[in-house]
Order: sequence, then structure tokens, then C-alpha cells
Amino acid sequence: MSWALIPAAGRGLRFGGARPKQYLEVAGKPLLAHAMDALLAHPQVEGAVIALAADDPYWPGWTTRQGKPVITCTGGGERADSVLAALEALPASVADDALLLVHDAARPNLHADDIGRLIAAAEACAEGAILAAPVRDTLKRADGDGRIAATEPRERLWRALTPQAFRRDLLRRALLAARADGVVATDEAMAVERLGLRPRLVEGREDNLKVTTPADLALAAFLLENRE
Ligand SMILES: Nc1ccn([C@@H]2O[C@H](COP(=O)(O)OP(=O)(O)OP(=O)(O)O)[C@@H](O)[C@H]2O)c(=O)n1
Ligand SMILES: C[C@](O)(CO)[C@H](O)COP(=O)(O)O
Repeated sequence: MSWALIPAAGRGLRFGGARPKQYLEVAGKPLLAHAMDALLAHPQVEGAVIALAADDPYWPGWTTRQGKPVITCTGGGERADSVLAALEALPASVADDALLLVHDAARPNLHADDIGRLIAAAEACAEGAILAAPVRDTLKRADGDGRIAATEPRERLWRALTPQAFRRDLLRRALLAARADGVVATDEAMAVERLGLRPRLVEGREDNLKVTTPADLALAAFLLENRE
């Protein structure tokens, strides 16, 4: 069995607006609820810890969802801090080798099939596994004044998605090491890679998008209102 850790303490500065994007309603519920429900509805997930901003006035106070426990904690200044806070808030009964699925609250369109394939990969690979999508566009590196400096070879380049799945003890060790070294890990895999490990890439749906700007919200709304 596994637990979900959901960082939901962001301010949504790139999105703008007063209400943090994870609380924007689409298809009848907040983006955060879509992310939570996708994970908690999965039979292999037994509960979730949600990292919230210290002054979050929007949290509805859920203590269960989909019939499973929901625990909250206070997140931190960076996403990695919020993930570590959620990890530390897990019940003591959760084993050191329990599988943790870290998923952005801002990624509402998660599907059960992706969750199942990710869990299977992470159970088979002690170094963990992440959902990811192969890069489909030609990638350009910019120089200082907005001109093309180079075209980057895109073979074997992937976009990291979430959830990202790691054993509790490994993830804790990796996040603490990155913090101790003053490194801001933008995803969990980056912290684990710093330990010299190579998590497995699991191809996930391209429509598992992260809502970052208002343009993303319109696409997320279409996807959530038309989920098969
Ligand atoms: N200190 C932080 C920063 C981010 N997050 C969460 O991490 C996820 C991905 O982060 P991002 O999309 O960057 O959200 P924000 O940080 O809110 O966006 P911005 O950078 O535009 O402010 C989101 O669910 C966000 O709530 C978090 O829990 N704690
Ligand atoms: C974790 C992540 O979604 C993987 O692509 C991404 O790194 C989050 O970045 P953000 O700037 O914190 O949204």
C-alpha cells in the first residue's frame, strides 16, 4: 500500500488572482480535490497528507475523502519544503519502506491507469519511479537577448510529471540531503538523483497537465468536464 503526499501550499503567483489556483473550481470541485480524489480513489492508496499554506483560509477541513484519511500540515517556502513537511506528518504507523506518491495539487487530471503503472514500476525499482512525458517539440536554448543560442537534441529528453513514487526512507534522506546542501530540488527525483540513484521513467498521459497560468486552466476545465 502507499500514501499520497500533496504539496498544496503554493501562492500561484504565475497564475495571479487572490485565490490560489489549487482552490479554483472546475467541473464542480477545486483543482486540489480533483488531485486528491484521483489518488484516494485508487485501491493501492490508503491515505493522503496535504501540505497547506500557514494562512490558508480556503481549506474546507476535510479529514476523510473517498473513505480514506486526510491529514494536513503546514508547507514551507519551497515546494520541496512542503513535500518534506508532508512526509514528516505521516502517521507513525506508516512503514519506512512504504511507497509515497508525491503529486502536485495543481495537476487535477490524473488517471487511475497512470497511478497503477507508476506504483508497479516503483515496486520493481528500489530507486523509485516518476510519471513523465517524452519531449515532442524541438527545444531551443536561448542566449542573453532572446535569440537562439543552440538547438538541444531532444532524444531521451522527458518532461517530469507527478506523481513521483519513492520509498519513505529514501525520499526523506534525499530531501534532507538537498536541503542541507542548500539545493532547491524542483522535483523529488532531482533530490534522489543527487544521491547517485536513477529512478525509472514511466510514460504518463500528456494531459496530466500542471495548471500554472490562466491558459492552463481553460484546458484543464475541458479535460475534467470531458473525462472518459
Ligand atoms: N512552497 C510551495 C510551492 C508550491 N507548492 C505546491 O507545489 C505544486 C507545484 O508548484 P507550482 O505549480 O509552482 O505552484 P505555485 O508555487 O503556487 O505557483 P507559482 O510558482 O506560480 O507561485 C502546487 O500544487 C503548489 O501548491 C507547495 O506546496 N509549496
Ligand atoms: C514537480 C513538477 O511538477 C515536475 O515537473 C515541477 O517541477 C513543479 O515545478 P513548479 O515550478 O514547482 O510548479
